[in-house]
Amino acid sequence: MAAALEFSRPGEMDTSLPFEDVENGFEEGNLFAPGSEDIEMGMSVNSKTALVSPTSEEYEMLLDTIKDWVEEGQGETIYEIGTGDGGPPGLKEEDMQASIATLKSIAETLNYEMVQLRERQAKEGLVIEYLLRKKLKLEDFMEVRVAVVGNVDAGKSTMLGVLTHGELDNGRGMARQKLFRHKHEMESGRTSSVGNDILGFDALGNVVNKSDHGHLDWIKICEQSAKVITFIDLAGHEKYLKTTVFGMTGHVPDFAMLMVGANAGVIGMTKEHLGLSLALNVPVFVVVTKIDMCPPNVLADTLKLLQRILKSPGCRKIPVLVQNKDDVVVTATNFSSERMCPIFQVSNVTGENIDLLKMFLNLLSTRVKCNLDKPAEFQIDDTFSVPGVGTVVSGTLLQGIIRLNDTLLLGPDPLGQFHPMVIKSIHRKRMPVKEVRGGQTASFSLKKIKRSAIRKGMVMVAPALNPKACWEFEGEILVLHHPTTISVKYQAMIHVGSVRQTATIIAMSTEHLRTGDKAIVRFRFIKNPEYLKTGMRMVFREGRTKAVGTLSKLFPQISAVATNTRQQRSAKKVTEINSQIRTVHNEPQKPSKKGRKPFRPKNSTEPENMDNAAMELLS
Ligand SMILES: Nc1nc2c(ncn2[C@@H]2O[C@H](COP(=O)(O)OP(=O)(O)OP(=O)(O)O)[C@@H](O)[C@H]2O)c(=O)[nH]1
Repeated sequence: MAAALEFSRPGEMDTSLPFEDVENGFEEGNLFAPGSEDIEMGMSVNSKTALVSPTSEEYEMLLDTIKDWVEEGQGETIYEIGTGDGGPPGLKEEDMQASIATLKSIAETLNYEMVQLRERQAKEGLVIEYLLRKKLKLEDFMEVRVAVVGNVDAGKSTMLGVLTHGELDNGRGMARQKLFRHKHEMESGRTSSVGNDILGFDALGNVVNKSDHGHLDWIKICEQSAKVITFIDLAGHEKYLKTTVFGMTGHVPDFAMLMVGANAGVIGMTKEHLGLSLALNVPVFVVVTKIDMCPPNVLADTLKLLQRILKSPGCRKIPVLVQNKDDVVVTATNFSSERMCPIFQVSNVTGENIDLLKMFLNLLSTRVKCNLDKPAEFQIDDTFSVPGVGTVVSGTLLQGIIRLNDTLLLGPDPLGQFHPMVIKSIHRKRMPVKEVRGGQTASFSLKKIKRSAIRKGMVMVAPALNPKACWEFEGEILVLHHPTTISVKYQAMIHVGSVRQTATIIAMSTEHLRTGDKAIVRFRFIKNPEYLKTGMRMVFREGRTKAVGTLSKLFPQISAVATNTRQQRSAKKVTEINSQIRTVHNEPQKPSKKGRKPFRPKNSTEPENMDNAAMELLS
């Protein structure tokens, strides 16, 4: 049985919580409206009676405004009828019917699907919220990425099996069997690889996944979907933390779903994963599983502890227990404010509250701005050798558009150079498409290049970006934990975007760093130069040592585009020689002399709250 404690109730939040600080603040009646659309002729699209009987000019204005909102929402928006300027919320029955008719007519004109989400009685009558979702072309769909984190046995793989295959679990691992990819996972029942699973929703919000003898046809799901949720299933065990961190940095998740077993509670890696999400600025929602087998007092304790951690000065979250469809609408539409943390209580065995979780997922929108007019920038997170096809790279398009036959620059290679590459085929979720837009994941098959020549962390970018690779960069970092002191020459693994490489500290703004210290640190990669951008969040870890931070300065190489085959041949030679040297001596590269000079910190731009949050949780 789901438990209810003294959590914030969505309906109470506008009075009892400090929402004025919250970005995109929760404000009843104005959930998605950008808010400055007052227009001439005395009519405002924010008026609660705007839809009752608009003139033809007003109708056109409304149509344009709603179209803009849908574009801003990357294909969908929520319209709340009965709130806005012009008095307390609520419309009389007659006005409500007239408004619904106007909205339906606008939706039909714009080819949107319109679904009622919730209805409530307000001071002056009814308030109804509708989801307006663009009907997309057959091969097109919105994409939201959700990283699934939590301690071992919290029920991550099981939950994904239940969500994507539509069949409940037996409590003994039946549902998760469908998801395991590697043999050793099947045997041990542990997830070690970063796995992807998809859940499709049609324009009306119905789940389209249909399991055929345990197999899901991804192409069919994508064809029938208006929105596809990609779950990035990350390992729960501490020994796979490297993979988990890579999943959180390299796969660009929009949200993190933190799974907690009701019986076991907040144990093991739970806090570590929560801290990681906070450090990387990924909004988190919590799913408490196994409520079917948990005594009510234990469940209550787990929820109490969760509430305490989430509300702590480190996290500064507003935990909200989601208990009905109204709660789902309010939490989903205000979630990207990043302060609200919805908590679901589910059972994968009885199916309790799974429908609420599905409804919530259907309402989530991507956080990645697509920046379609910027030059394309594609971050590679995996490579494959496909028989008959050749080398395939997969990853996320961070900005711009990539179309078939576009020429992009692939790199950096070990010499920091980028090589022209023509896009001959594009797949989204295994479906062949003609283009991919910013914010979407995709894979490309590449001609005449060996898989071994491509590393995770490489990029494919439009030539207009004039890409440069860096051996060295500066980061403003905070040490979350270190047993002793960190000094120059210290080495650890850097995770930034899909780059995962050991780097050496070659200079610091202070002599030594201990737990809790902040500093500007200059790093040098030991193996390859990388393509980086300032402002990226980074994680720096080695054993129990952890630091987080932001890239503040890059030291790019000068010439980056390979122009002739001789250069390419010499690049290969240098790599071979380097790798031989490393195999023999197994020694890290020495930092350059230039890099060892002490240097002064500049004005800090460290995002304090994120780091403090992570600090509290991880130290
Ligand atoms: N009774 C009950 N059992 C569940 C529920 N969810 C998961 N289980 C069981 O819990 C066990 C662990 O579930 P998994 O899905 O493997 O856990 P995990 O979090 O993916 O674990 P890792 O992959 O090792 O990180 C399995 O035996 C599941 O059948 C639930 O809601 N109720």
